[in-house]
Amino acid sequence: MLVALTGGVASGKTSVSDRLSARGVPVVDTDLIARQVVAPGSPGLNRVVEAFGPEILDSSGALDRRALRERVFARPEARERLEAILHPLIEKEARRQVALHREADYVVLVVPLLVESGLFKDADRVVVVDVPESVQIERLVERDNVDRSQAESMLAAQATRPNRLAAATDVLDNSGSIEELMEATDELYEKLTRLSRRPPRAPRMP
Ligand SMILES: CC(C)(COP(=O)(O)OP(=O)(O)OC[C@H]1O[C@@H](n2cnc3c(N)ncnc32)[C@H](O)[C@@H]1O)[C@@H](O)C(=O)NCCC(=O)NCCS
Ligand SMILES: Nc1ncnc2c1ncn2[C@@H]1O[C@H](COP(=O)(O)OP(=O)(O)OP(=O)(O)O)[C@@H](O)[C@H]1O
Repeated sequence: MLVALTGGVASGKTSVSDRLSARGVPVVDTDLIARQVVAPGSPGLNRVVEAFGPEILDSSGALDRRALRERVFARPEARERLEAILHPLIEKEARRQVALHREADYVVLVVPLLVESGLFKDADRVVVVDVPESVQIERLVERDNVDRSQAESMLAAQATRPNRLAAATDVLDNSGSIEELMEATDELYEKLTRLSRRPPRAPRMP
């Protein structure tokens, strides 16, 4: 079973996926893959440099993520250009990593842009971590030390809360404490384990 986990920026996806991972669930994270596909010397990084110029590299030749982030969230056409390069690479690598866990009852695939990108429409379940936008902005500003207007432009580049909720089969409310989120995640774990358990093999006929 393929379980997609999504939510807006700073909604709490990593907090949920870390908990599931600690309980032994295989987790594949497309934010991590988005970094792997632009590692120094990779074909992905070469294509990004062709599109955006060498100014988006730092002095060591690695991607300057902050510089690219400022560009893509300021200009929708730049974001679309970056996505057109990276999304096919991310999808291919994510599917490869998911396939490595074929023995598991289920795999959790963290996809921040599930609703926006139309990727992984074949997921069996869609778990949405849900918070009001004001809480997302507060947590984003605090965690990443970005200014409010940058936080707002990131949210503006993403699906609206109702659109994301419309895609959900399961919703984790993260407007309360982290302890409450962990409890809700444990309940989700039990539910997914139950839903995914394979029926026992039929006994062999004599
Ligand atoms: C713009 C980049 C360089 C910024 O890097 P940075 O290290 O600052 O952020 P990071 O990659 O950790 O992403 C943080 C969050 O930003 C949001 N975000 C990232 N890319 C996008 C996008 N294209 N549109 C809307 N939101 C986005 C997501 O909520 C994500 O979880 C990077 O996010 C990127 O390469 N984005 C394009 C690839 C992509 O779409 N990634 C999302 C995985 S499907
Ligand atoms: N219930 C909560 N109460 C207070 N802080 C929280 C809560 N849940 C998460 N946080 C904090 O909010 C921030 C965002 O959480 P997290 O990193 O899990 O979100 P994310 O959805 O993975 O973010 P991103 O979209 O950037 O990958 C983190 O600093 C986290 O510690």
